[in-house]
Amino acid sequence: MCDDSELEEFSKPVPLHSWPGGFGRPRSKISLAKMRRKVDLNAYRCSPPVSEYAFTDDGQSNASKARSEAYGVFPLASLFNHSCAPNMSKVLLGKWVFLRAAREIPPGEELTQFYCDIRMPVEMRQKELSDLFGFSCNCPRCRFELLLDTESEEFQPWKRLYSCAVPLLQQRFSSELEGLIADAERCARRALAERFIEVTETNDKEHEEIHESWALWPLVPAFQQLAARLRLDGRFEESLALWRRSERLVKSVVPLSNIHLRVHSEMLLTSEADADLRENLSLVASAFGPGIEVWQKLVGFRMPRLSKKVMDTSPKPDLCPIHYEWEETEQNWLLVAWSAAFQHAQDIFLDASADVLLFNAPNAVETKVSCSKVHAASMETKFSRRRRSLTVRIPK
Ligand SMILES: C[S@@+](CC[C@H](N)C(=O)[O-])C[C@H]1O[C@@H](n2cnc3c(N)ncnc32)[C@H](O)[C@@H]1O
Repeated sequence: MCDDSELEEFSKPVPLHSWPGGFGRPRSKISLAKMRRKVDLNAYRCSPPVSEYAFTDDGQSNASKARSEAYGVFPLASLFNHSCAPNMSKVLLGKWVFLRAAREIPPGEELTQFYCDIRMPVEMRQKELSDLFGFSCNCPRCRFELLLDTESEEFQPWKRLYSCAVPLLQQRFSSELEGLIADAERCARRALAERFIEVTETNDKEHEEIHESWALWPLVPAFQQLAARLRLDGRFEESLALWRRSERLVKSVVPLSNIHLRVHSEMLLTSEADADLRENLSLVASAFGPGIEVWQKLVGFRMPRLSKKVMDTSPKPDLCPIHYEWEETEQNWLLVAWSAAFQHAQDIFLDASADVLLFNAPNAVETKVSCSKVHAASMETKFSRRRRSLTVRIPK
């Protein structure tokens, strides 16, 4: 779409008329149809950040619903091609699209993002990419799934769950769901074993694991429904185990993504363990950059209690100031410091080093006072709870 010389210019948002190829420039008139096509091929769908993976009973993706919402054109980001197993994670927030490495990317490997819901079955992905973007996806994952021949009769139990076409799956008893999933898994494993060499083209262990994950990945929505069902039934450990399993599978396609975060959030809902919370936060930091705002926008709203906990770890905006003033007597310098945060003497932190006195307390703004008079050894302090003050006496 554009050459290297133009990249510099596109490191920040640009208006459409500055788009390469003269999009919208008065000099190079383009037809409405052509303009529409440019937007169709390059715009990002700004759908809600956490879209549910769901199919209607006729097996259609609900992506078309989201498509009607809003579009954004990001000239630099739109240079990246699509893969159904991309190596970049993507999130749209406000006016920004964040693309970050989703795993270790060796030099020379093409950077790829995803254009469609990569949780969809291969036929639906292929159709959507062809209809909307005019190409036939030939990524390793599509090649693998097409070779699996999922249209064949033996694949029906797998296919049924893959498309989530079983009506009201979530209202079934967990034992029934467990049976459906076991059947689906059995047939995927059988097909994989029979066609493994043919499908993988290689025989190494790493590919074997990736391909097993790809074969089972389509069952993730069913796993998740069962996990949710088990949680409702009070079978927390089994539910958590299933969330973990589905997380491993999700990772096999996009190691770090908002889909992955969603799975983590569900795990948190099930376990609510601090260790998981920390893991989740560090995951967010590596997926989307430091800070918790992205995570809160993506999933935090679903967990008021945990969101609050996360908020508690961020800097407090309303810290109390520490005030001070000097007084002089015949024999001493008196430094009186006071603050609403001075609740108990033992909570006040006072450090005298070189020519600085440093005050702090929980919920207080750390305050430094320059002072050339300090001899820590000869210093005395007196706390007044009534006045919330600490007086430091420094002999002259
Ligand atoms: C947003 S543009 C991507 C950048 C484009 N390749 C370029 O050089 O300007 C989308 C178009 O790139 C092409 N494309 C993207 N991913 C592709 C893929 N995996 N295989 C073939 N063509 C792809 C298709 O023509 C698609 O309509």
